[in-house]
Amino acid sequence: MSQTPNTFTIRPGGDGDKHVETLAAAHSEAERVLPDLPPAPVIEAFNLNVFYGNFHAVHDVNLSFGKNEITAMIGPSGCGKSTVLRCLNRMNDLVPGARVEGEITYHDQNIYAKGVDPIAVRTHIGMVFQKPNPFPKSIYDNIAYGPRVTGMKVDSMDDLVEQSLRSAALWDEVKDKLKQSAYGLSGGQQQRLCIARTIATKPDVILMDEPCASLDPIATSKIEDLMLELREDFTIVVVTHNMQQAARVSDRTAFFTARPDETTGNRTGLLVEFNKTSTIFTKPNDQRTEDYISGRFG
Ligand SMILES: Nc1ncnc2c1ncn2[C@@H]1O[C@H](COP(=O)(O)OP(=O)(O)OP(=O)(O)O)[C@@H](O)[C@H]1O
Repeated sequence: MSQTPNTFTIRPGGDGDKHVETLAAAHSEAERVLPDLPPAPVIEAFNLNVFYGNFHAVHDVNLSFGKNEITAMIGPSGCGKSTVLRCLNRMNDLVPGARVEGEITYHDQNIYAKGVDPIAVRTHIGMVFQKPNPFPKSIYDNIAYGPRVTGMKVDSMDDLVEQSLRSAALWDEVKDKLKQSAYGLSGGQQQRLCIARTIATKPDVILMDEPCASLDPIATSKIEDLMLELREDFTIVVVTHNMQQAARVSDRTAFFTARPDETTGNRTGLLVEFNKTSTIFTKPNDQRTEDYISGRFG
C-alpha cells in the first residue's frame, strides 16, 4: 500500500475532504494486504448489459470477484448495483422483462449457458436481501428448509443447523428456542438467521443486497463483524448505500454511476472504477469517483 489511508486527503478544503478522511480511517481498521487484482476470481462478469424491456439499465460491466474477498458495489440510486448483483446468481431471471447480455462465469463456467440450472447456480451463489425475510417457520426449520428441498445429503440435520447458526453468530442467542417462530426474533437476529439459512446449503459465494438497510447501528455492527468472519470461508459481494460500511468491511470497491441518454433521458448504469477499497477512498483514479466519495454529488 503506497498511501497511509487515514492521513490522505483528496483535495484541501471543504467538508467533502473531512468525509473522505473519515472513510479512509474507517477502512484502515479493516485493511489487509491485497494483491493488485482479485485473486482466483470466483465470479467474473464480461461485457454485462442488462435491459428491462427496452430500457438499457446497465451498460458493459466487466468485473472480477476474488476468492475470500469482500467486494462492495457503491454508487448513486438507480446506477444498477442491485441489477448487477442479481445477475450474479441469475436472480434477474425471476424479474419479468429482464434480459441479460454478456457472460458471467462462476469458476470459469458461464452461468447463462444453455442447460445451466438457475436453481443449482443459486445453491452455489446464495443471496441475502435488504429486508430480513425468514420463512413463517421455526428457527430450526428455516435453516433446515434449503438442505431439505435441494435434497442435500446431510449426516445430521441437528449438527448442520447448529453449525450454520454458529457461523452466523446466532447460536448462543437462539439455542434454547430453536422450535420457536423465526418471527419472534429481532430484525438483526432475523437477518443473521437469513445469513445462516443461506450458509446451510453450503454456497461459496454470498451476495448481499443492502443487508443492513433496515437495521439499527448495533445490529448493523454485528452483521459487519459477521461479514469479516465469513470472509474466511466465503466470497462476499455487498451492495451498500453506506460508504462507511463499504470502507469498514470491503477489500475492493466497484463504483457505479448512471449516465443519461441524450435522446431519451433514460439513465443507464455503468461501472466507473473498480479498485482496492483503500485506493477508491484515498486516491481514486476517476474524477466521478472522487466527487461521489467526497459527497460532491449523489
Ligand atoms: N424490475 C424492474 N423493471 C424495470 N426497471 C427496473 C427494474 N428494476 C430496476 N429497474 C431500473 O433499473 C435501473 C437500475 O436499478 P437498480 O435497482 O439496479 O439500481 P440501484 O443502483 O441498485 O438503485 P438503488 O440504490 O436505488 O437501490 C433503475 O433505473 C431502475 O428503475
